[in-house]
Amino acid sequence: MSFRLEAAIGERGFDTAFEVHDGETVAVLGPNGAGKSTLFALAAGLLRADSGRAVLDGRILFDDRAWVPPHARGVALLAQEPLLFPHLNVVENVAFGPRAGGASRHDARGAAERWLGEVDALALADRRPAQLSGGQAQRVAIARALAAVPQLLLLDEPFAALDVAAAPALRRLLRRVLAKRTAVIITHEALDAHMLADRVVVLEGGRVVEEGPTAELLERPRSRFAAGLAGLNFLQGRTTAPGRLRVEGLGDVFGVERPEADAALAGEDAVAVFRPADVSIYRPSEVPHGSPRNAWRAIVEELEPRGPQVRVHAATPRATIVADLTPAAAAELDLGPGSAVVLVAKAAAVAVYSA
Ligand SMILES: Nc1ncnc2c1ncn2[C@@H]1O[C@H](COP(=O)(O)OP(=O)(O)OP(=O)(O)O)[C@@H](O)[C@H]1O
Repeated sequence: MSFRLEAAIGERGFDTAFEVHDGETVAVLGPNGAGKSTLFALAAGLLRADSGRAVLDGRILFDDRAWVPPHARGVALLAQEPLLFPHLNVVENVAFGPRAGGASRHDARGAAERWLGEVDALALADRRPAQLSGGQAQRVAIARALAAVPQLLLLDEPFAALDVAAAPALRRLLRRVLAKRTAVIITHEALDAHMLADRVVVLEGGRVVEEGPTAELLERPRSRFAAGLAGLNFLQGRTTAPGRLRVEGLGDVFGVERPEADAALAGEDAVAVFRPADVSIYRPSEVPHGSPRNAWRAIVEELEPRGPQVRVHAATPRATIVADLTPAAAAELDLGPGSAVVLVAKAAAVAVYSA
């Protein structure tokens, strides 16, 4: 069931071409207002585009002449909140789709029980939605979406409304359920993308700014947003030589061409990407001799405890750079907001590639 959508909405600055291949799960990432919900609303038939078309499994869902209404699209949308019918019990909620599709009461109930079994929620069949935990309700909502046998499944941040304890079990369930299904998931978590998606599409300002296989994209992000999600530092500039990047406000940044065989040409837009653990912090008077090539003056903005590490956010003239230190090292440096420091990143730990 491949899905393809190209659509523009002037009022929202939305102008996007988007595709999901048969059996593939795509994660849609992007900052607030990027157009993620707009993409879903267009696919589900809750919103009309100014121009464009969408095709699911060879059927036109909309174009400049045709318009298939939401219930006839074969598209199921799972919202952040489970949105179950409060007056129906669990099995009736799940049977609703098959009933609406013309199944007999008996067959619809059978289908509902099968799908509830699929999401390990059969034991909840007789409960009302008000008697379910957040995680249980989301399981039931997934069963209800699947019971409608959608050709395309859209999941809008399915873990957003859950407490952290309930998310891992549901994530594993979705991993099983989404395998071989054509699906799109909106998420703000790198873990979701890694666990659930074959491919990632990054939206910003209503446009696709980056897309690619999940592991590759999160390891070598080309957008600030994807780098942030992957927990990596990210600088943009222009190459001046192989492995060297001129970054406004920071001067030349030295790194290693990645991949080695594909050196960015001089003058090309490129990015330098490095891990917070590969950034060291010094007092300005104590920068080691032998002049490290990447040494940037910065002012500490914030210290953030992260398990056994302290994450230091430090502002350079160009961008905030984050460094992970041990609490002992942070204390030894007497760091606090406003401290003047020098950040050092070894060239060998900085990946440079074309943007
Ligand atoms: N009902 C609406 N009417 C007009 N403009 C809207 C409406 N909803 C959203 N927009 C605009 O459309 C653009 C895309 O918003 P959208 O809600 O699709 O982003 P999003 O990526 O889903 O954001 P978030 O992560 O905050 O949910 C934004 O500029 C937003 O202000």
